[in-house]
Amino acid sequence: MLQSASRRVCSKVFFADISLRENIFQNDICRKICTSPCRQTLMPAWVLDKYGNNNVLRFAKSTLFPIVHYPNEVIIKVHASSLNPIDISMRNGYGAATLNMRRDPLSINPAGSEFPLILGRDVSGVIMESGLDVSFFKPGDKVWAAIPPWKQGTLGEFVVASANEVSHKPKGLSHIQAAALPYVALTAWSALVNTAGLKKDNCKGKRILILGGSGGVGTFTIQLTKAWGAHVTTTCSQDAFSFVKDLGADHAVDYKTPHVEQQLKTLDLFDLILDNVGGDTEKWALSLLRPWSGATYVTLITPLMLNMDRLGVPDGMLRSGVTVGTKVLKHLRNGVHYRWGFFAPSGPSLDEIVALVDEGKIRPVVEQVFSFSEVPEAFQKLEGGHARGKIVIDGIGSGK
Ligand SMILES: NC(=O)C1=CN([C@@H]2O[C@H](COP(=O)(O)OP(=O)(O)OC[C@H]3O[C@@H](n4cnc5c(N)ncnc54)[C@H](OP(=O)(O)O)[C@@H]3O)[C@@H](O)[C@H]2O)C=CC1
Repeated sequence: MLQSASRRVCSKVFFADISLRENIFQNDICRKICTSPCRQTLMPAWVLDKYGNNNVLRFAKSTLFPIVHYPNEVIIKVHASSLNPIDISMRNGYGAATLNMRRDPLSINPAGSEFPLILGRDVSGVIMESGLDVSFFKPGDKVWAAIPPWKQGTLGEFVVASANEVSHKPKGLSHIQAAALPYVALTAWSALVNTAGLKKDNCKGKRILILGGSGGVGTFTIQLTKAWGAHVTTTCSQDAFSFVKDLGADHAVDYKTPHVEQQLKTLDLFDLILDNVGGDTEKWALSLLRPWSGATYVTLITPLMLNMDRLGVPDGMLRSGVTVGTKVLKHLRNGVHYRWGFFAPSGPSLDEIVALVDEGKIRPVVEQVFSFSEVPEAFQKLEGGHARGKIVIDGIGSGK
């Protein structure tokens, strides 16, 4: 096994087998090698050494090159990445307890800390090296992926992913365009397909309400559900009406106007609601579902991670289980299904999304592109809210 046979301890960190490194060098374009005897390889990345506001983002010219620890992993050279609200939350310490529990011990430094931590979930790039069990990808393949938050992220020149998290990127998209999709697309896919049971064959004519249609998840969900033949209504600010309609929404309702619930009710009841907004929407939005017809409400705003951060993992899970269980039963009595939705990494789901992109049914929505040196400005922009699609980071590793 690669993981046990090829690892050796070198001063403070684990390094992959030197022979594997030689292979990596043969395939690599240009690597800087440090002068220490272990021939540690370095790469530029934006890292956190502690949690906090934007000031904790640090550009490090020389962070450790990621290592393939398992035979099913690949190293991707990152060409573009994009930001998601989870990057802001993680920068602030969200999920620290939970995510650290899931982190591979090999990726945590010997002091037992997750730092230096690299954020960024989306990647569009090129396979540079693959583990011994990987047959589907070879060096040079253009790929895209969303890396789960318990792994090191994509705001660095290279990232390691499991092969089953990766997919060949749509040929018609540039790296910048492709980086705008994986995390939001897989979140929507997981919520709609895995959680709500929606699919191409059962979606036609369904009435779907997307609460929060103008951001990353919303813009993807509008396009996916329209591609599958649904009738789509969304809530957003009035200045985003033409934007969401251009993506396919049949109706847009301004959530800032009074009596939003009444306005939505006049449009008829819904078969599925995806809640990207949270807050007090749950108090009124479930009454918009058609009862006793299998209608489902999926919310992406859940207290699971916050509970685990606050109460510890076992108690946080217990509290969350009780909360969701109580709500499921309460709403079932009214004839509707209530669910929590979560991002789930999946190369096979991305393959299905590639087909939709290739058919021209889904396009990435890029709001603004920042260079690699402007990552703090990109965080600031995302934190300012009012997203109209995605914020993409280009030129990763080039230092520009
Ligand atoms: N559970 C999970 O695993 C995941 C959860 N999420 C969560 O889903 C949410 C959406 O993510 P994402 O699309 O990437 O976020 P974005 O920041 O891209 O978009 C948020 C959008 O919501 C709009 N908005 C804000 N308030 C409201 C409101 N009350 N009603 C309708 N629209 C509103 C904003 O526009 P404006 O302010 O102009 O109205 C903005 O366009 C986030 O809270 C995120 O944390 C995302 C991914 C995974």
